[in-house]
Amino acid sequence: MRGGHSLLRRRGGRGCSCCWRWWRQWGPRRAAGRGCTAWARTPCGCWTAAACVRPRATAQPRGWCSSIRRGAATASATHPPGERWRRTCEYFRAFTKEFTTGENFKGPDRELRTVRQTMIDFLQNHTEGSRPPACPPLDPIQSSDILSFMDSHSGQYHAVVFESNGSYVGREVILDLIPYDNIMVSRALDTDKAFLGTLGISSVPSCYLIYPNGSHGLVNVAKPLRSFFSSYLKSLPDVRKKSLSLPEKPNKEENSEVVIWKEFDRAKLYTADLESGLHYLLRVELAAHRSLAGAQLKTFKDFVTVIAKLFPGRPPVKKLLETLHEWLANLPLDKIPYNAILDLVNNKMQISGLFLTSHITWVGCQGSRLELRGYPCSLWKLFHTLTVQASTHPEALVGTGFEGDPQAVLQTMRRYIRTFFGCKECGEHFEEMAKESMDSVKTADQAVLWLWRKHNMVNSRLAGHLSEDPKFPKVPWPTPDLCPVCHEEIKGLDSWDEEQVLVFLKQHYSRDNLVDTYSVDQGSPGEWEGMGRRQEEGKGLNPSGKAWGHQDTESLRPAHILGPRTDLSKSLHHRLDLRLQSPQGPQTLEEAKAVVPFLGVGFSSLDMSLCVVLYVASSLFLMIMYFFFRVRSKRWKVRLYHPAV
Ligand SMILES: Cc1cc2nc3c(=O)[nH]c(=O)nc-3n(C[C@H](O)[C@H](O)[C@H](O)COP(=O)(O)OP(=O)(O)OC[C@H]3O[C@@H](n4cnc5c(N)ncnc54)[C@H](O)[C@@H]3O)c2cc1C
Repeated sequence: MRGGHSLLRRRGGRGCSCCWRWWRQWGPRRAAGRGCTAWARTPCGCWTAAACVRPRATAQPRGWCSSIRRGAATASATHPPGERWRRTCEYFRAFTKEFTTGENFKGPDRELRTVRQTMIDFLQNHTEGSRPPACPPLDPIQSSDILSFMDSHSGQYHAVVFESNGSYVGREVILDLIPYDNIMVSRALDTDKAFLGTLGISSVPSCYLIYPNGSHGLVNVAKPLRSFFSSYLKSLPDVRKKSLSLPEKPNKEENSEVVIWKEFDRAKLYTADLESGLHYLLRVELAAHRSLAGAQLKTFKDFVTVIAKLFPGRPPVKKLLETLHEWLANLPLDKIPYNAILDLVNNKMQISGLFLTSHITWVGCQGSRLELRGYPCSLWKLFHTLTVQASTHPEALVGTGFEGDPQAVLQTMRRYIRTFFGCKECGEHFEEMAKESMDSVKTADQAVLWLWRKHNMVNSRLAGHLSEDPKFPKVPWPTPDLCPVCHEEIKGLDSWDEEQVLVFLKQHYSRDNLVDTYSVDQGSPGEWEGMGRRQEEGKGLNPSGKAWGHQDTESLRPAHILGPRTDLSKSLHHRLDLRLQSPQGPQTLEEAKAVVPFLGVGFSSLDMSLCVVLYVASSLFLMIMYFFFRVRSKRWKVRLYHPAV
């Protein structure tokens, strides 16, 4: 085995999908920037390429690895400076019993596309006896096979990519779809022109789809490219990424929670997601801090400033954020108890027009299981929205100290994530990315694109991770169906048209694309009555709308976001919990819930203390007045009876 690979070690033994794994490494566009990664023989023994980074201490060899030069920082971080590196591909035959050092790749050039195609050839030319079972057939099928698929009603999708003899699109799409259930992909050559005519195919490559119910038709995509075909097929209803086995849920009660699916449009941004995210951020995530002081307070104040000025949501939420901003800006204190912030956020004077829902309703961020997606998804959406608003409405930041600063949102986000985000590990990853290149952002548009690029890098790192929702696979975003013009192919490799991506992002994360469907009716009496009742019962805030069983950290942890406490030791949600479990966490959370119902109106503890102070002060005043007049009246009496005195 040549050169260990962390991915192999991490994933080895978790089912045989290694063909797909190397395909993921080399297939999609992100391989272009990473190139020189050591690969060794996979556990199932597929043909495996080891694109090794090997030191060549002496003369500079032919065919320098361009991706290494581009990613110099990464290379020099892992290898001593001054050493020379070269990309070499070694191939290991599946199930080989002989000791082998691999076969050297000797293609016409060292372009990524050539390497990829050579790998496909090696895979396809595998001798039948030792064919890796996880690898699908890559040879073209015949017209008769296609006709029998049409008659078979197999209950799953069957896609056939028609292409010319030298094309690799079909095989690439087949490999792209390996990790997906409920779909089979084959390829056919364009030799039988009469058959193609019957199917209505006038040009190749084209994709023909046979539906589970037996109906069939030509797939319509904006461009006949691999990424478009793959993306279309992955987005078909019931086509899901094969799920990784998750530990069993320990609690029967929790198991009985059902996800009620809300239909939504992926091309839209939902107010409900942004508001639910804000609610979680202000009432749960922040509650892990008993008080805010110093750098923490500054971070929070800056965050509130940015969001108060740029949040494009509904007026009552904007007004609440504005009030919070003004209150924080005018507070002459170096330390603020979290309760005071919560009091303001929980403001229930509907007449004042401030309101932030206390219910969690995920729409575009809903997961196919309760523990998936939710808050982190909404946080991404919130920050993308803010970068876009800063770029399209720069005047909003005038007078805040952030005007003219292209990194205003990014730096604020960076500090928020580092200081408050429940997932510490995520914060560290984000900080690494920020350190690397955030300083290079010179305009508000670049900030929009910077965040988009980094988010895609996170997506790429987390693809196939336990926290990935099979219904929402982590893929380069926006997908071709959302933005066809954002995608192009250069030298056979997928690439982005960044100008178009910027246009798309500005439209997608704009106020005009924000829809209120599923959002909580603002300030409806029911909302407050329900909240008041729950508090009267002493059961605190429950974003899921259910009564809390007991008042501990667990109970304030919204089940919708963090899910049941399973042994998801590596999952994001577990990491999100860690900060809430900090020693002061439960105490603080208890305090956070201290909103006292009084006369049926939700008075906060701050209101109550002010009332007491006023009451005592007015009683004292009345007593002083009483004694004053008593003394004066005594004097008058004395004067009356002894006028000579
Ligand atoms: C700053 C930050 C860092 C994180 N780091 C980690 C980490 O290190 N490890 C970890 O396990 N989890 C991390 N997470 C969580 C992880 O990124 C996801 O948020 C989580 O797994 C939920 O994924 P999702 O499927 O909802 O999609 P998300 O990645 O949360 O995306 C939410 C939505 O944003 C849109 N979107 C997707 N990509 C882009 C893009 N490139 N540009 C603009 N919009 C896009 C899509 O509509 C998508 O549905 C991080 C979250 C944040 C906010």
